[in-house]
Amino acid sequence: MASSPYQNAESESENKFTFAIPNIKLQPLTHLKDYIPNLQTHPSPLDTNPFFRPLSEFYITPSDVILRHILHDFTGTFPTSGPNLAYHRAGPRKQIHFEPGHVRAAIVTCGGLCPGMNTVIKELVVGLWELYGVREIYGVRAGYRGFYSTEAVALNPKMVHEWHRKGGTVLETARGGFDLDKIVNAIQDRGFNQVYIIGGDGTMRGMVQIFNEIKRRKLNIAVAGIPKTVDNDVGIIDKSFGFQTAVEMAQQAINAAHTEAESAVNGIGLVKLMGRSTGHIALNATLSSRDVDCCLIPENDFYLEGKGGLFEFLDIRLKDNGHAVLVVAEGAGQDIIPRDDQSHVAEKDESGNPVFLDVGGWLKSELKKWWERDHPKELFTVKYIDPTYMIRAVPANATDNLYCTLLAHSAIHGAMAGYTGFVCGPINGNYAYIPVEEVAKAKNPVNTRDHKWAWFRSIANQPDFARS
Ligand SMILES: Nc1ncnc2c1ncn2[C@@H]1O[C@H](COP(=O)(O)OP(=O)(O)OP(=O)(O)O)[C@@H](O)[C@H]1O
Ligand SMILES: O=P(O)(O)OC[C@H]1O[C@](O)(CO)[C@@H](O)[C@@H]1O
Ligand SMILES: [Mg+2]
Repeated sequence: MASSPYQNAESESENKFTFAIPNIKLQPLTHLKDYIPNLQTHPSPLDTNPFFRPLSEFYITPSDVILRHILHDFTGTFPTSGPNLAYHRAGPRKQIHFEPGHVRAAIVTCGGLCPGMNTVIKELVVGLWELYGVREIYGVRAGYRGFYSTEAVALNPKMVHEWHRKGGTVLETARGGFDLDKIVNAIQDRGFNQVYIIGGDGTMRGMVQIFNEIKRRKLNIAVAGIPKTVDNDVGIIDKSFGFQTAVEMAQQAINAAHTEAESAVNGIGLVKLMGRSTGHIALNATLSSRDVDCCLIPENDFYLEGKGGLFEFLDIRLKDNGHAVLVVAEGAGQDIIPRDDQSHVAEKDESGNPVFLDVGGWLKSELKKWWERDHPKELFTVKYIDPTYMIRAVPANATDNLYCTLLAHSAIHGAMAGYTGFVCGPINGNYAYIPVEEVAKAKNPVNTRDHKWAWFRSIANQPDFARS
């Protein structure tokens, strides 16, 4: 008989596995029974659902895990730092914790918009209703503050039927308004026992506090996070929903910039794309378009004047091609844009995120000044396109819509089973439950040392802006 890679495979708790495979560390997954003793379990209603008729392998067991790193070097030199992390696999469990008739679920959306938010909400409602027979599902309006400042709206499959076709979030979203006591008191007072939180890195930091406070009060409430960020700046997961849709939308702006630039004498098409601290949208849109000559991202500092600078590069491009297309992520160049007296101290939004100076507007004016100074007799045009909200305020494309459904189902299965304090998301293509503390800390910068960035630079011949 083949020996199992796991010991204690019949153990009650998902966290007690001792891995016989060396150098793998299983990340914890909190269950409500970890802090509330003697909780009941119930057979999953999927057992008797005529559409599912699950076979035994249908259900996920505590020994099903997903490895964080799939790249290995047989000599043992890669991955280099520490053990390989394993996460519990998302999906339906044979025994669940919540009786569907006793569930009161709340769904909230926080932070900026992202294509697919409405699909996640819709699929949470439909999934809870159809898969598990839950009938009390509520939408919390306008982000975290909505828990304590407005009445939640009762939702059902009929109401949300068309929501996946709409951009934005029908529940409304907001920044700021995080008041831990008020939020947890409201969750308790309104009798919610499952809370689904859809949001980005800031939202996940708030969720950590909510989860810890619920645990401290020993409440029978499951908290599940669904990562949302158009910037793709949440770490660990493969990528965030809506990101691909945004990259696709950005192509329209780049195409327009290219046409404008090509149709002018010494034309520059300049496109500013979202990306607070990461340049994923800018880089992916650039790579897919193939019409971009230069891509500026927050992870790679740049400068304008002198040898190896942006102006020198564009000078050569305009001489060679007669036009150039420049894509810039909104978080790029913030250190080199001069601040006037009023904006000396960086402005913050309601959540405490820095509000950026307009790198696109600044670049446009600097480009014009440079050309007038160095080539005063020659024609020159900069066409600046800022499609900021157009790339995120759209419905999700087909791939993202499917992704949103799988995320929603993963969250439902986890919460119904009694797990809490987790965020669900794909790791190497498989859906996992990741501790929210880990997600709240994880960043996802563009790796400027990898193949993708080098590939782009080799096509565009863009300088690395490293001053020699
Ligand atoms: N450290 C924190 N602790 C508690 N709450 C926080 C924290 N950081 C942010 N929040 C709250 O989380 C919510 C969303 O945060 P934020 O506006 O930063 O958006 P986000 O979730 O990062 O999404 P995105 O970046 O995609 O717009 C806000 O209500 C904010 O007050
Ligand atoms: O103007 P808002 O809605 O506050 O959001 C703008 C920010 O939100 C994001 O779309 C997501 O964080 C960023 O790319 C952008 O800087
Ligand atoms: Mg954020």
